[in-house]
Amino acid sequence: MAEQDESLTAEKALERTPEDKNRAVESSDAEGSEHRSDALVADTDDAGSVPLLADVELSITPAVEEFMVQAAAQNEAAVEAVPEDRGKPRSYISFEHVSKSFGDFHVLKDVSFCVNPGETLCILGRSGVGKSVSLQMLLGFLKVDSGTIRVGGEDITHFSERQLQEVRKKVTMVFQNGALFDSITVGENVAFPLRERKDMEEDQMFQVVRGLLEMVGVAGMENLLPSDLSTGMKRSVAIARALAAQPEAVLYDEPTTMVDPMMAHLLGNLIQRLKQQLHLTSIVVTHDMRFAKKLADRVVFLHQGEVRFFGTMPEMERSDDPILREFLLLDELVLPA
Ligand SMILES: Nc1ncnc2c1ncn2[C@@H]1O[C@H](COP(=O)(O)OP(=O)(O)OP(=O)(O)O)[C@@H](O)[C@H]1O
Repeated sequence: MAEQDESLTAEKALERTPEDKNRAVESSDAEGSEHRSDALVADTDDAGSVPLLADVELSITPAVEEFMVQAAAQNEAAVEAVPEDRGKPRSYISFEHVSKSFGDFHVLKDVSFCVNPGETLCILGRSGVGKSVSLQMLLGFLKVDSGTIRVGGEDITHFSERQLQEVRKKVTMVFQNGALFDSITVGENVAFPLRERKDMEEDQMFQVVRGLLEMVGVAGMENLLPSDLSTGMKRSVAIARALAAQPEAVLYDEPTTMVDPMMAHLLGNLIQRLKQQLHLTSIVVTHDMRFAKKLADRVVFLHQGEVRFFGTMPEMERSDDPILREFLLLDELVLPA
């Protein structure tokens, strides 16, 4: 893994410092179970290092910690299992010469990029360039016309629906609208992947659900229905549900759009914490350049169906490609610093 040397182990990352514990105690004394997520509104630069469990009530921390450490261990094992390619570790996800058309409209033309284990890739580009189509092909909801898509070293391009269902357990998507089940409570939505495992006691499941909701900043909402929540809260719950599935990779489709700036900031900080502390492999489709700068190890910029740029954000910012310069300039005009 590229970042392994400097990475914290999952256990270390999830550890609570004495200050965190005090804060949780003060918070729970003062506000009962509805403790405000001060960690999530921390200064942006520091937000990624605030321990993920800092907001989880002390009494349920062990259950959540055990669950997250188990998830991280499975993730590391899955990464180890990815076969090497000529002596080099293989990417966790790769698109190799992928093309896709709808009728005469060529959405993607010979597109190649990859995501290493534990890396966050941001897919950038103007509206309609095929960012969401790429995610849908990765999950097998759309078929490629030509080319190869690999997940965990396996060529999934021609997988059957049954095989794709297994891929979707490893790679989960956080949809813009959350894609929650409307008729069941928030808690049951998050419990859904836990029930499917069939190896958890009801009590343990309840604690993990509560802890995950506290972790993503929507504490105490387990008995509400999704329709009671704002768009941003639904997205937070969708992230909690994605984590409940103990995925190897998470795909985020426009996580900060259609929410107010404060919620976008909270979601951004949360995703940054997951990236830095759990080292989940992630792909983030976004228009939000500040968000991409904060999160991306590498970016792929799509333009007129082709990969115009694939590299790090600083490399993109240094590029003298006029198309990239125009995109960056427009972003500065739309989003003044
Ligand atoms: N199932 C489909 N059938 C026909 N055309 C489709 C289908 N899905 C997507 N498209 C078209 O493919 C193009 C790329 O769509 P996509 O949703 O990937 O864009 P995007 O880059 O994610 O844009 P945005 O940022 O606006 O969401 C669009 O022109 C869209 O209309």
